[in-house]
Amino acid sequence: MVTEVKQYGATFKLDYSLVYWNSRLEHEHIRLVSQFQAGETVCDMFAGVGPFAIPAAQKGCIVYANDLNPDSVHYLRINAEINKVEDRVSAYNMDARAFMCQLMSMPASEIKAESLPVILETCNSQGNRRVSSEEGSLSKDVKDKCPSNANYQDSSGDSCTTAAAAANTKRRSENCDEEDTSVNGLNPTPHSQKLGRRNKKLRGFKPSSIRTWEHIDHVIMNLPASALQFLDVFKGLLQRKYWRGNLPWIHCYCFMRSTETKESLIDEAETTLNAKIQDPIFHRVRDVAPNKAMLCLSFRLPESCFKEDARDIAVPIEQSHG
Ligand SMILES: C[S@@+](CC[C@H](N)C(=O)[O-])C[C@H]1O[C@@H](n2cnc3c(N)ncnc32)[C@H](O)[C@@H]1O
Repeated sequence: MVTEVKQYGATFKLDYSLVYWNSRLEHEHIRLVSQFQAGETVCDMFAGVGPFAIPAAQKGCIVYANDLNPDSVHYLRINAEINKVEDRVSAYNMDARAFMCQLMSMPASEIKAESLPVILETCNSQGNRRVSSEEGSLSKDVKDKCPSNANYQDSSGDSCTTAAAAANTKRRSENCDEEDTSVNGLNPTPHSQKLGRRNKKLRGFKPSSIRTWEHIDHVIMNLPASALQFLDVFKGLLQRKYWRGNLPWIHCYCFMRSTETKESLIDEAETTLNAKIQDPIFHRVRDVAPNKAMLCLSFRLPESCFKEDARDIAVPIEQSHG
């Protein structure tokens, strides 16, 4: 069942018996990637073996690609190497919600560097958010998104806390003078550190310089049966005080049955996000059955999804009438 397939110049190795692959999505993979610009940061929450991630990286995007299935992540890494984009693809093996929590959390090492007394909130690789401040407490949303009993692993197969991983990474680079390619304290692509592997074009690029909690451009969610339900992860996920530039585009795949309409899908998305979506764009991908179509819903994440820093919210000052 192991085979190699080609899509628009990229080669994908996979085992049909272990991972998801659908050749009918070839046009959709390329349609979406054609909207990305070189240098943009792309997060793929349900990446499979990389049919969005690899072409995006080939185009010059920095890609954080995740899948819950370890076999998918195994072939994703192989495919990044085959296509010589391993330095641009960071592969994760986590639940999609925990993956987004992790990418959007400032790592412990960065927090220590901050001089202001802020609410210290991080998300470790087990998906637990930790808050250490007398004024901070976890919102129910964040607790639900990052369940403490889940066991998540980064793509290197290690399961460790962000702080511990950050400390290890720091120690390693101090002792061995290695390049630090970790993101949020994890080291997602050990393969990329192997000597002599670097694509000439990519030389000098440092994944560690990307601060995903400050900016990402696109999030891909191709799990049509339930991706709309995963939109709850964005409620209060991005922190206004760290964020730079525009909010990300969300590309969420879904099915529309004969009993549903585009309006009812938007309703569901807005209810899950708890925010109004401005100017949604629908693209009909294909008909999967006589009464069932696959659509891509693209929209910019609404401003109201930002998590406000308590200290940034203006408190009305009582006027003195003395
Ligand atoms: C429809 S496939 C899409 C794969 C690829 N993006 C594509 O376009 O061909 C969905 C993928 O989501 C993964 N998946 C399912 N549930 C997940 C979860 N909770 N977190 C992360 N990945 C998940 C599956 O293993 C599968 O590879």
